[in-house]
Amino acid sequence: MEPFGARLASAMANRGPLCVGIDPHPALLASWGLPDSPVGLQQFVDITVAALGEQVAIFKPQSAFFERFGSAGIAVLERLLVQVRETGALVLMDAKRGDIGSTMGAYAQAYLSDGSPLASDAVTISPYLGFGSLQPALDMAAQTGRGVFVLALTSNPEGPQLQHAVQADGRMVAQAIADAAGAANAGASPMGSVGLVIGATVGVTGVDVSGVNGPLLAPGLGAQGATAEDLRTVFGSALANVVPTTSREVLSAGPSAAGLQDAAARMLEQIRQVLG
Ligand SMILES: O=c1ccn([C@@H]2O[C@H](COP(=O)(O)O)[C@@H](O)[C@H]2O)c(=O)[nH]1
Repeated sequence: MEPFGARLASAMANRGPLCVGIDPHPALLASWGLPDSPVGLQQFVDITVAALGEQVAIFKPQSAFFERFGSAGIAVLERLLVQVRETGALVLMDAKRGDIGSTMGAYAQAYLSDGSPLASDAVTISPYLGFGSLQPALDMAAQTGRGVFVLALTSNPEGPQLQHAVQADGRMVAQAIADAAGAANAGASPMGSVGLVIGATVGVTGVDVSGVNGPLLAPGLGAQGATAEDLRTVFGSALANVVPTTSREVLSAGPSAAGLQDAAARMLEQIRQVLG
C-alpha cells in the first residue's frame, strides 16, 4: 500500500484539507432524535458517512464514544471502518494509545496491522511514556503503509503544564516530540506518515514544526473556540501540512445530509482562505 502520508496528501488535494470527527456525544444523539445506545451510534455513523463520505478527505472517529458501550460499541466502530473505506475517504482512529513498548506492540497490531478488525489508516498515540516507547507503532505503520499522529501540543488548557515543560537539554517537551517526528519522516515525499497533533487553540508557543515533514492535525476549531484564522498564528510556515479537524461544528448541523454537507463546505471554505 502507498504510505499514509502520500495517501493523505492526495486525499486532501482531491477533496480539500478537512478532517471531520465522528463523535457521537449523548447530546448530539438526542438532538438528532437518536437513542443513546449502540443502535443510535450505528444510525449516527450511517447518516454521517452517507452525507460526507465523498466530500471529506479523512474522518476521525473518537473511539471513546464507541467504547462506552463495550463490545456493541466496538462492533459499530468496526463497521464504520468498512463503511468509510467504501467511500474512498481515509480514517484516523482517535484512540490516543500509549504504553510501554511491549504493550505498544499490541496496540500497533490492533490499529495498524493488516487484517485487524480495527485497522485504520492512522491512529493517534501518546508519547508521554517517552517517544521511544512508540517505536512498535512507528515500525508497524511503516510496514503496512499506515500512519500515526503523536500528541504534541494538545488543544486543552491543561496541556501546557506538561507539554511546555523544559527538558534537561533545554528544549520544550513538545519541541523534542516535534524533532523526533521530523527525524522519523526524514526524506519522505510529499510528506512522511508520522504526524503530530497540535491544537488550533494553542496560540504562539515557540515550538518550531517547520522540520516535521508530516501531517499536522489541528483540532479545536468551532466548539473549542479556535477559528481558521488561528491556524496562521499556530502553524506559520508549516501551513501546507495542516489537517484541520472539527467534530461538533459540523455534526451539530445534522441529521439532515444537506445540513452536514453545508456545514462541512462552510468550514472548508474558511480553511481554504487561510491555507490557500
Ligand atoms: O488535542 C486534542 C486531541 C484530540 N482532540 C479530539 O478532537 C475532537 C474535537 O472535537 P470538537 O467537537 O471539534 O471540539 C474530540 O474527539 C477530541 O477528543 C482534541 O479536541 N484535542
